[in-house]
Amino acid sequence: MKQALASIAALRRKRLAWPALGLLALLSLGLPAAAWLLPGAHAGWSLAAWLCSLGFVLLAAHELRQARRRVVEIRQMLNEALDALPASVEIFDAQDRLIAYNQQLQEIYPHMRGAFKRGATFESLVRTSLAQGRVPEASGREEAWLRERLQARRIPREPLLQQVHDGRWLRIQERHMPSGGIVGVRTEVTDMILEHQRLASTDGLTGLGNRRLFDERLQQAWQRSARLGLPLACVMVDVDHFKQYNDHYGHVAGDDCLRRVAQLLRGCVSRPADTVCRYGGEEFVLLLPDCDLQQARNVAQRCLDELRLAAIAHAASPLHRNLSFSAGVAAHVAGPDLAAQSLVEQADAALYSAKQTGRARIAMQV
Ligand SMILES: Nc1nc2c(ncn2[C@@H]2O[C@H](COP(=O)(O)OP(=O)(O)OP(=O)(O)O)[C@@H](O)[C@H]2O)c(=O)[nH]1
Repeated sequence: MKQALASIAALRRKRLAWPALGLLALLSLGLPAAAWLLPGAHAGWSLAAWLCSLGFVLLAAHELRQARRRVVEIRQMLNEALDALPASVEIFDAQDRLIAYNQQLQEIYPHMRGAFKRGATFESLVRTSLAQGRVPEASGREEAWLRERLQARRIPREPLLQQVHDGRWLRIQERHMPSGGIVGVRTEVTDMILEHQRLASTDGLTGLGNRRLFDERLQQAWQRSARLGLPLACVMVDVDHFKQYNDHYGHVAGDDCLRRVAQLLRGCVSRPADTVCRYGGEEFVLLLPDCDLQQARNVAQRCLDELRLAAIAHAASPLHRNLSFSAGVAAHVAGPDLAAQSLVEQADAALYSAKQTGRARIAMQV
């Protein structure tokens, strides 16, 4: 029976099961009937053969129905298993036609809901996304981008990263199956990417933003200043005689000192849009949106006052017995004839002037 079932299944695959069964039925019914009609045939034997053949045909039809039901059950189980996975999955056959996918895929791409259909080609799905302008990196060169994407899909390679409409990040892995099909798995990696971005823009020693973050924020704040016509201020802060501090207390104590200064500076700004970064070495920078020169001066003064109150010992300082720093302040409303970097340069020039005129003080832009 097993063999019969296997043969039926094989025939089904080739879409030959029903024609074969029809032929069998014809022979089973026709031959006994012919025997019945032949002169001299024993009517009892012919009837028995006819009934046996009929029984076989009914049994085979039953087995076929069972096999079909089993196929439906297995497909349903496969779909349930795909939906239970913590990733979105799509399976394409050797002709790159979609043969299975899960709920998660539809949730990630809600705009594609109508396009995900069994039999849809990968190319048609990508074209739907392109037509809706959902692939920013393809903008302006959609056809060329599509060709590259389809070509790359044929070669096993590193996973892709993609950011979707709601800001989530996905890692897309496409695995080739021995049958020639492709399984695409999308895993959410938003936390990992955000952590990576945070680390890339954080100063390892102090936990403040680093120079890279400052440069990014400066550009954003400068554009905002130009758009709204509001001033943007920059305060450069540099610890005085820090070389002597290191020489006297050692580098590890120097690191601790920089961490304390960082914490103190962070405590001196209150608005969420304010940014405090380590600019490099013992130099820090405050970026203060919607803040004019006088307000920025007040913030710088607060920083100096707080440091004085903190009374961090600096026995080797030629100035005082406690740590001090100097600050340079600049503020501007962004305009077409002024680059963002010039704000920093002016604050830096003011800082230089504060150093030149005795340290432990604030100097304003000239
Ligand atoms: N401990 C420690 N020291 C650092 C770090 N980055 C820079 N420095 C030290 O900071 C010191 C800066 O020295 P200078 O540029 O001469 O400045 P200064 O001694 O503060 O003198 P003025 O700025 O002119 O008041 C150097 O000795 C650097 O080694 C750091 O991450 N940790």
